[in-house]
Parts: sequence; structure tokens; C-alpha cells
Amino acid sequence: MRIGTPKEIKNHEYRVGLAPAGVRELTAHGHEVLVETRAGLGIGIADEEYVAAGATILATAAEVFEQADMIVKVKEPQASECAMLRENQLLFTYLHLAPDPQQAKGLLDSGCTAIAYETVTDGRGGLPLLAPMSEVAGRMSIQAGAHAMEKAAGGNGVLLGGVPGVPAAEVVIIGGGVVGYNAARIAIGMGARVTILDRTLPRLNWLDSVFENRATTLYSTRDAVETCVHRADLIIGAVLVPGAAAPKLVTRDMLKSIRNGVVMVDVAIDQGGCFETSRPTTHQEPTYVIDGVVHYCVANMPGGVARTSTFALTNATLPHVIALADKGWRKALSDDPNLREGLNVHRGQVTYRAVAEALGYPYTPAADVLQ
Ligand SMILES: NC(=O)C1=CN([C@@H]2O[C@H](COP(=O)(O)OP(=O)(O)OC[C@H]3O[C@@H](n4cnc5c(N)ncnc54)[C@H](O)[C@@H]3O)[C@@H](O)[C@H]2O)C=CC1
Ligand SMILES: CC(=O)C(=O)O
Ligand SMILES: [Mg+2]
Repeated sequence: MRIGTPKEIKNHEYRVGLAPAGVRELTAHGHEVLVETRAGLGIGIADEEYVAAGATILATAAEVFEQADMIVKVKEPQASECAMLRENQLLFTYLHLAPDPQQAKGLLDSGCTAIAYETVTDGRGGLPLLAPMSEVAGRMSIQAGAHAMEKAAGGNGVLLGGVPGVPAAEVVIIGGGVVGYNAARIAIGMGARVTILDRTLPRLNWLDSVFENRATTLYSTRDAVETCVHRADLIIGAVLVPGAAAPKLVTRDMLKSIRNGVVMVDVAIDQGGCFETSRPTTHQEPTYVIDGVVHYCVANMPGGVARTSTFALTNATLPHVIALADKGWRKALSDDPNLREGLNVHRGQVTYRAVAEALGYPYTPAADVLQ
């Protein structure tokens, strides 16, 4: 199979869909790998390293899209990329379709087959191709939040860990999954007072036993969210209902009673955000202020630490890329029900229920298109 990796084009996105080690594995399996020139340059991977691993370097994204049977990327295809996709072409990348009708239309119109990293499962209730980036974004959320709390950045001027004689900041984390756990680890490490809300009791149990008395766990209700956000200095939005648009847990109304300079980091922004006042921002301009509250809503946070993130992501995706290339998508998805959960779009049909429901398209089960 011909596998193509274009350079990412989102704002300050330097991750790359395949690392040279992945290229070497794929070429060893008899596949041809096409990489757009300078795709890895932003993280210090020169074209020569890809060539040494067996890749062919192409001058433009258009050539990669034209020649490849499977496109392996990082971020959801932008409009110009959707326009280059075609029928019988396989796309393997993050999609986050539920809050993105324009991209959904682009993919459906193209006729391509699109497998989303974020809905592939592991059979144990986990999302193994989302998890590595959630680990990164969770850890970064505290770093980014602490920075935004500085006065010069628009924050309330509270130091996360406090100092002797002055209390540490109150960090409230809504959603105690992979992002939430990693955010809590870093916030606790920096000396903050941490509360984690989740609506799954087994998860609260687990968090309680891992953090012991270094974090408070709370069952997530409207009441609990309202009470917590009113006393927080830093609020992290980290909920997920897989594939679906994020529920709006901090409403515009609640915002009015949140103190000025409080920072809200909406990591769930890639699924539409879990604060009513969130809208996607970029690494170039990461924050904006509403009612005195600082919002940080960067939809590709791991792109900020693109070198770490590229290797973390490709460690997880590579076995699936190899399976798709070796077997073809139909057999790979037939053999692996967890990978099958990743199928979101096939030839103009939406094959993921939560996406179809969110966007008002008819739902075609993935199993139906595999026959
Ligand atoms: N902005 C960015 O750059 C990035 C964003 N993300 C996003 O972060 C979000 C979280 O991802 P993960 O932690 O991996 O998901 P996860 O599935 O590990 O955890 C989500 C948690 O939210 C909880 N939850 C669901 N509804 C809730 C509610 N009403 N109240 C409280 N908790 C609730 C679930 O029980 C679960 O524990 C996703 O939308 C993901 O796509 C992930 C990586 C990067
Ligand atoms: C998960 C995601 O949206 C990202 O890594 O950018
Ligand atoms: Mg206010």
C-alpha cells in the first residue's frame, strides 16, 4: 500500500503523523511511504531522516493526497485537505466530527473512508489513541493555566502552590479521566489544592485511592459544579462522552458569579467544549476574557510540545497503521472490533452513532459497510 503523510497545517501544529521509525517498519512490511517535504522539520526531523528510513519525499501536500491510498495525519483535515480526499482513499487521523459540521460535510462529499483516532477503543473502556494526547494535554493544562493566572496574562495573580503563610490556589478539575488524572498529578505536584469531579463512581473510587488525601473527589452534579467553580482559581474542563459533543457544564450564568481573573482551561474544546462560553483558540492567541474570566481553549494543545507528542502519538497509532496497510481497512476492521469503533465515515455515510446523532445524519452501523 502507498501511505502518505502531509505536513500539518493547523496553527502552530508541528506534530507529524508518522515518525521515521514508523516509516522503517512500514517499508519493512513492503509498503511505500510518501512524506511531504519539511513535514517533521518543526520538531527537528529532517527529510533526510525520513529518506534514510525508506520514505519518498514529495514537494507538496497535493502530490501526497493524489498518490497515497491511505493518509496518516494528526489533526482533523482542514477544508483544503478535505477537498483533496477522494473515494476509495483511507484517512486515519483525529476527526472530532460531532462539533464540526463543515468538516463532516467535506468528508462525506469526498467519498473517503475515515477512521478517527479518538473513537478507537481498547476493550477495557479506554480510548488508546486519544490517551497519549490526553496525558500531554492534561499535564499541559496546569502549566498553561498557571501561566494564564499571572497578572500580565490577565489572571488573578495567584501562585498555584502559594507560599508559606499564603494559601495555595484552588484547582477544580471537571472530568477525572485521562486528562483529569494527569492535570491533578501536576497540580498536586505544584502544591495546589485540588478537587476532581466525575460522574462515574468506580473512577472516583480509583482517583481517591491513587491520590489518597492529596485531592478531594466529588460526584459531578449541577450543584457540585456550581459550588466548586465559585471558589476556584483555576478550572479545568476535561469531560468526554466518546464521539459526542461535550455537555456544557459551566454555563454563561455561572460565569457571572466567578471571580475576575479566574482561569478556565477547556481541554474538551476539541469536542465542542464543556463551558458554554468556550470557543476554539490557537497557540498564537490562546486566551480571551468574558465577564472577567480568562478562557484558554486551544484545540490542539499537544501541538505545543510537538516533539514529545509526536512520539507518544505514533507509538500508539503505528500498530494500527501497520494492520490497515497489511490487511486493507475492511479486513483490519473485521478482525479488530476495537479498531472498527474508529470508523466514522465511509463513502458518504456516517458510521458512528454519536456523530450521526450530533449532526443529524442517518446512522449506518460500521458492521453494515464491512460486508
Ligand atoms: N484540547 C486538546 O488539545 C485536547 C483535548 N482532548 C480532549 O479532552 C477531553 C477528555 O479526554 P480524556 O480525559 O481522554 O477522556 P476520558 O474518557 O478518559 O475521561 C473523560 C471523563 O469525563 C467524565 N465525564 C463525562 N461526563 C461528565 C460529567 N457530566 N461530569 C463530570 N465528569 C464527566 C467521564 O466519566 C470520564 O471519566 C476529550 O474531549 C478529548 O478529546 C484530549 C487531548 C488534547
Ligand atoms: C486529541 C487532540 O485533539 C489533539 O491531540 O490535538
Ligand atoms: Mg465574573
